[in-house]
Amino acid sequence: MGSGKTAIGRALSRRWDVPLRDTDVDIEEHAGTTIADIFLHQGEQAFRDLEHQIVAAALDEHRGVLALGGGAPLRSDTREHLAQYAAGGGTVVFLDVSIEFAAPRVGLDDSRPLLMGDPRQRWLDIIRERREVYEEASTMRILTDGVTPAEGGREIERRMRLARKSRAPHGGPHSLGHH
Ligand SMILES: Nc1ncnc2c1ncn2[C@@H]1O[C@H](COP(=O)(O)OP(=O)(O)OP(=O)(O)O)[C@@H](O)[C@H]1O
Ligand SMILES: O=C(O)C1=C[C@@H](O)[C@@H](O)[C@H](O)C1
Ligand SMILES: [Mg+2]
Repeated sequence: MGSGKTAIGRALSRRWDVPLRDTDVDIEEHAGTTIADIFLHQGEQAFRDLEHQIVAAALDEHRGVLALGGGAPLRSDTREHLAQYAAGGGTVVFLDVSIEFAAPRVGLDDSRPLLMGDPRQRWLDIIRERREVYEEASTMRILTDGVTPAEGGREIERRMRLARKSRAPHGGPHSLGHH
């Protein structure tokens, strides 16, 4: 939360001129209400079940940049789906951020259901619980502390080029040898 999924996703989709899809937005459109409202009236489990369906559809259909909700990789079937995508050459980015930078971005107010109570402590607990899952599910980690969304986007692109070069070091079909 506050790592810049939406902001960096937007920067990258502009840079590459491809569509951006955000599963949090898909969920709210599908449900016709806010995520906070779904948590409040139906509970987290109902939210996670809906999120799972929405994320699966987006991973199957979407061609472009996809921003996933922060809790999406908690589902093992979603992690398998991401692993298949990565095995096919897809890039899955873990946007990391420390509390000092995340706090002013998200405001740490009461509008985020999972941060209710003591937002700062909840944020720290959540990232501690999830760090391993995020690292496992991703093909690259980008620290966004002090980095603008445009810079974050450029860094992702640079790392994708490096990863491609190391997969096809002799000018194979995936190399960017024409640059
Ligand atoms: N790299 C950045 N530098 C400065 N501000 C940023 C950066 N990334 C995002 N922001 C700002 O912080 C806020 C939260 O960012 P964003 O919505 O991209 O986070 P998110 O990871 O999508 O969070 P969520 O879990 O709510 O979906 C926005 O107001 C955004 O403009
Ligand atoms: O980290 C989480 O579990 C969440 C992150 C947001 O993107 C939303 O999907 C929702 O607020 C839950
Ligand atoms: Mg977002």
